Amino acid sequence: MPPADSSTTAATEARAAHAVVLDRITVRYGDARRGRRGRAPVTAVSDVSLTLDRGEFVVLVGPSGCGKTTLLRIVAGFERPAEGTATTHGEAPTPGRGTGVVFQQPRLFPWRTVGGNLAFALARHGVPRDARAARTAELLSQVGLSGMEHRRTWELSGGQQQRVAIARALAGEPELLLLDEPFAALDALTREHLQEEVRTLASRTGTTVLFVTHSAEEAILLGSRVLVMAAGPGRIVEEIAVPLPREPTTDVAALRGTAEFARLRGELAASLRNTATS
Ligand SMILES: Nc1ncnc2c1ncn2[C@@H]1O[C@H](COP(=O)(O)OP(=O)(O)OP(=O)(O)O)[C@@H](O)[C@H]1O
Repeated sequence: MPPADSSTTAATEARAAHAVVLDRITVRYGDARRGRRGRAPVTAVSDVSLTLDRGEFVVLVGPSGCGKTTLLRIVAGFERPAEGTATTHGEAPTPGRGTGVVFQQPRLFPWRTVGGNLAFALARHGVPRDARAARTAELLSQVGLSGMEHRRTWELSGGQQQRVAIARALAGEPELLLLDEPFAALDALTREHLQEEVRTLASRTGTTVLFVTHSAEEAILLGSRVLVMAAGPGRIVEEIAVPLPREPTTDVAALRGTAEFARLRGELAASLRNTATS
């Protein structure tokens, strides 16, 4: 076997040290030639590079169509880039392996109970049958739904259903959690509660999170770092560090009332306005 190229080895090791590395990613939808229906391909994102350290909570924010979901799908392994490379924990992203995903809609199986939905996910992750009930109870407790195993999913409120979807994403004990506008369809109060819970959960478990939203308020509350994207084609145009406290014991609700929070939210809102008009 030829000796490994030391520069390649160093690059591989550097990628493995990070939770996510996107290196000069370009994604196109549609045929590279003009399609049969005469439509030109769409360049959804162009030349995007992004690194997430382990345990970071990074938020992607930007106008509709700027490629937020596309980047998340690349990191999840649902999509392959036309150019550039993507790795999660040093490997090509593979759906399900070490990564949990939560979408805007909970997408639960309506014919299964809450516990049945979680047991199905646990089985998929290889958890033995006799360990599933205890693990289900643990997951439900993590998302504030203790004792709800036997409820039907359609008996739950939208917020409760989304909590089950989060519990399901945690079933495989993922090192990386990807959330695509998970609270967009919820009422304001439920949304605030879930924001606070997800933030606390992430700081308690040390899970790396990539979170997509349209909301400046949500981005600043949740992210340790916020990346602002622009469209045409999708790209990252600004990065805002959020130096707010992130201990598991932090009173997240109280953070919303601080001057520092208001300042950061104002800075991000201004950046989003500039992005929309540039
Ligand atoms: N399957 C697809 N086929 C063709 N074009 C697509 C496809 N998915 C996304 N696009 C296009 O790629 C671009 C980026 O879309 P994407 O959904 O990633 O944006 P987004 O920032 O998540 O938008 P939103 O905030 O509205 O959800 C858009 O121009 C969109 O129309």
